[in-house]
Amino acid sequence: MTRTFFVGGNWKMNGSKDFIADLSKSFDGQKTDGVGAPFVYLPLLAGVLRKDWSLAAQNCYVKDSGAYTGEISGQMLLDVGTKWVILGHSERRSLFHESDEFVAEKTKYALSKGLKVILCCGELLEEREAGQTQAVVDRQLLAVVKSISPADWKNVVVAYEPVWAIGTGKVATPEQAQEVHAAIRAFLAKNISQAVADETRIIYGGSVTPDNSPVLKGQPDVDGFLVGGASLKPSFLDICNA
Ligand SMILES: O=C[C@H](O)COP(=O)(O)O
Repeated sequence: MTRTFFVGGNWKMNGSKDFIADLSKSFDGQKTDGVGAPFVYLPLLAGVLRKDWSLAAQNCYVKDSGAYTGEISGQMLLDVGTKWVILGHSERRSLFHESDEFVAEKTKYALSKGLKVILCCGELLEEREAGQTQAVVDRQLLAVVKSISPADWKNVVVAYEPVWAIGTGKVATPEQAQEVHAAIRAFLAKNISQAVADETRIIYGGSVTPDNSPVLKGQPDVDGFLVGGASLKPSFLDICNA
């Protein structure tokens, strides 16, 4: 069983046309896996990035079209050349009150359209301190397990992102990341199948940098990274190539 290492960038609500022009020059000819950009820049990026780069959106709604003011459908993402969507990011869960069930509904919808999903999960600092890390992650994942079929998991990458490590500079230790990733894999084996557990990539997100990525990458259950702030810098390529 081989899991191909996966490195995605999540720009969050950052970027501009000038930024994209500069970045595309520094990334020219280089290979990364994917970039998660704001909706409005996806068509522009589709035009300037290497064709073997995957574009990701950072959210989508659960309908193809209709009276849903302000929403973007999975169908629209496909229409502008986007193959991936990040769902369940902690910022969506906390700032926009997305429930586990809504994230699961979005995941089911996106997969049904043919999008691949980076499914985020992770605990708050107080949940970790209360010894609830695994219970929280299991609860977030269980909603999705109930909503999609075992076969769907081949198009899902699980991103474990401890909320206390996101944008804080306080990266999880390799041991902390490995412990949760191994537990997520055991959860997938128990609740879906050993094959899904073996084949699903579980990537880590939270203050990943070129400096800390090599040691995190050395953990057996860390199959890649979802990179926020550091994906906005040319040195993102150092993480991709680590
Ligand atoms: O999706 C990415 C994560 O939220 C990590 O963000 P960060 O690398 O800025 O901590």
